[in-house]
Amino acid sequence: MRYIGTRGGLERGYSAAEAIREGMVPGGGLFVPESFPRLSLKDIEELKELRYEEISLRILKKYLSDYSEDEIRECVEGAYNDGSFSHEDRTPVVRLEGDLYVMELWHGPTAAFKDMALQLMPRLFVKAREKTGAVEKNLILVATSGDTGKAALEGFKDLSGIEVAVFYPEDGVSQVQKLQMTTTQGENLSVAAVKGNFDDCQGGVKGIFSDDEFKDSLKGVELSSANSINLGRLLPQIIYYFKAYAQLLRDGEIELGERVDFSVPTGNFGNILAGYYAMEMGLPVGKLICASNKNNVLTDFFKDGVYDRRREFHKTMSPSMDILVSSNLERFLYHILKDSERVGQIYDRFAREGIFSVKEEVVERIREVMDSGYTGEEECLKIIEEVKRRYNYSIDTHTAVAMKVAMERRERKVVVLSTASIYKFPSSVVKGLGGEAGDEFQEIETLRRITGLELHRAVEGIEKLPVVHGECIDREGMREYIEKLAKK
Ligand SMILES: N[C@@H](CCOP(=O)(O)O)C(=O)O
Repeated sequence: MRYIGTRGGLERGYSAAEAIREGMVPGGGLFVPESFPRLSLKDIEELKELRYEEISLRILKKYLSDYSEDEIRECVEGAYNDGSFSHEDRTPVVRLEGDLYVMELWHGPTAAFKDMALQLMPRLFVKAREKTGAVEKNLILVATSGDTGKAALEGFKDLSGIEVAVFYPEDGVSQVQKLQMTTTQGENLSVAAVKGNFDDCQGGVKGIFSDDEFKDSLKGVELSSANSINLGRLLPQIIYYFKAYAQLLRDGEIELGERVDFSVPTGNFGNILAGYYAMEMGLPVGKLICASNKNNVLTDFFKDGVYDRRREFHKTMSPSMDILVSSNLERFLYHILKDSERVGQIYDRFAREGIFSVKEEVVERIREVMDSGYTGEEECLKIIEEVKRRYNYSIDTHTAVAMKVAMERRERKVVVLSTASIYKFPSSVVKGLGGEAGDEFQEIETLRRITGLELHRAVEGIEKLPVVHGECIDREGMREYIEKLAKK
């Protein structure tokens, strides 16, 4: 399997290890597989008997053709079978009623779905360094709206030859998310708040990636990314779509070949794109439902084909989705258009004007695989209450966004992706459940009392940990910050 660029210019193709190590295509664009590997229905049926790690191996070996089977096995067993996931199914699917299911993706060490990729990707990255000839130091840049940051810190902690720098929006994450990051100890870890929003953090990182002069100045230090722009983040996320389907088969909830929808809380578009990859690989998916919060730039795009980021940026109670520049949409457009030149033109215009559009026929093609909708703030709270009242089940604010859209659009069996534990957003969830939103850390206790849900170990005692990363910088200060780390 070779990887090419969404904006062209990579005719020779890269191996998976090269693409994972680079993070982004040099010169601009994202790595995409040159074709999609396929699983037959018989292959899919076999998955129902397998452990998560074995399913991972079957999927990943189709993409990581430059990794041996033993290497992939070692990586997936280390990632998912070393005791850091608290559920034996890793990503269990729970039935709420009739056709409505939830896939819990937060049983990993940091209580968010990002663990599903970021427990594995660092292992793939270390092997990529070995395969491609390691430089003295790799500096992994991470822009986060709350979840990726902590998951990356945990995944890359103490790996030799690798340094991590996480940038989060100063006032754009929950208090728990912030403490999760700023209290993480590790010789190779740095975290800085940025005065701005997530798009400023991500824009800053992308700007640095496309600045060859700056990169050359970091002698002996090579930059990469742990965001979903990196292929190594995206591929592991395909696995849990197959796992969900396999579990539904195993539990007799569906017939082999029956189509299932997935409703995905969406920000940077990586999670739902992984679902699209699963679909292209032969997983019987009806529709992927792209659920946005009040920052509904994607929902608007799917309606009329105009992507316009020149709008107010809202801070919401689902902060991980507070994003107006959804990076992985570029990959999706590439797969739909099959035209790297056109993708290049689209993103040139987007960089200049903050807007682009596609023709109605393209929107129609997109609608064949994707549905969309958004959930406002009040509705988000109402859904948290409704789901608790009707099913005695507690969901966080991001899951609530996808739940509401799924309930509205239900056509067939639908699996809502639950991307974070309620304990990451205690005040908002307590508010949804009818309480007074107060001090975030007191609300953790309230939440435990009213939901009866075991406290996630990721947040246990977090308020007592010392803050070890207190720096706050301007977006313009990101380069200087990176230069200092490169010299460390
Ligand atoms: N929602 C993310 C934002 C970054 O997305 P990623 O999937 O590209 O890492 C977060 O919580 O940080």
